[in-house]
Amino acid sequence: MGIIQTQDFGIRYGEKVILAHANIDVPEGRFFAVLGENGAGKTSFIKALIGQNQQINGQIQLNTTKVGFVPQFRDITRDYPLSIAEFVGLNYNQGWRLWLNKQERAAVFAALKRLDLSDMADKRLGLASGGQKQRAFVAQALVQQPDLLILDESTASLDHEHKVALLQTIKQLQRETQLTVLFITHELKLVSQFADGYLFFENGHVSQGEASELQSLTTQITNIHEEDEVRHV
Ligand SMILES: Nc1ncnc2c1ncn2[C@@H]1O[C@H](COP(=O)(O)OP(=O)(O)OP(=O)(O)O)[C@@H](O)[C@H]1O
Repeated sequence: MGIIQTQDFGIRYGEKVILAHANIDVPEGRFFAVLGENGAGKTSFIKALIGQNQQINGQIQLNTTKVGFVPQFRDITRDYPLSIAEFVGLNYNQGWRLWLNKQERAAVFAALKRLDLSDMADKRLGLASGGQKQRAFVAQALVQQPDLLILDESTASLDHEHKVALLQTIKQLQRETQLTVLFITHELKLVSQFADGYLFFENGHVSQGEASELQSLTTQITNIHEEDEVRHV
C-alpha cells in the first residue's frame, strides 16, 4: 500500500479548478520530486494532503500521521534569539513548555547530528549561513521521526554547492531510514540526480512517473521554456 493515494481527487477554489481526476499512488520509502510551474497547484495539493485544504473532492489518503514539513518561507532575521538546538527543539514546544525531557533532548541532538549541525548547536540561528539555516529547518522537521518528509523549495536560496550538499544529506536519510520524501522544486535538472520518482502538476492534472522518465521530462520542459523564450524575443 502506498503512503499517499488519491482516487479521482480534485481541488477547486470557487469556480476555478486547480486539479481534477488525480489518481496517484506514492510508494513508501521513495524520494519524489514534486514539479510544475508557478501556480500549477503543488502547494494546494500538499495542503490537502496534510489536512489544511478543505476545498477538495474525491479521495485523498495519507497512510501515516507522522509528517515532517519544511515550509518555503521562514522569517529568521539576524536578531532571532534562539540557538540552532533550541530552534530544532521547538518541534516539541506547544508554546507552554520551556524545557525538554531527556528523551526529547536526545532526539534533538540526533537530528542535529544527522544534519551535521552538532558543532554549531549553540550558535544563534539568526547568525547562521543560508545553508546552515536550511539544515536546521530540516533537522526540526526530523525530530519526531516522521515517515514522510515534505520540503517546499528548500534549495531555492542556496548556491549550487550547498544545494547539492543538502540534497545528498536528504537522499542519504531517505535511503538509511526508509523515509518518504516529497521535494517541491523548480530545479528539475538538479533534483533529477536524486529523485527516484516524480509528481508533475500541469494544466489541472498531475502525472506520476519513475526516475528513468525524469530525464525526458526535464528535456521536454526545458525545450518548452526555450521555445517560449524564443517567441518572446
Ligand atoms: N486559498 C486559495 N484561494 C483561492 N485561490 C488560491 C488559494 N490558494 C492558491 N490559490 C490559487 O491556486 C493556484 C495554485 O496555487 P498553488 O500555490 O497551489 O501553486 P504552486 O504550484 O504551489 O505554485 P508556486 O510554484 O508558485 O508555489 C494559483 O492560481 C493560486 O493563486
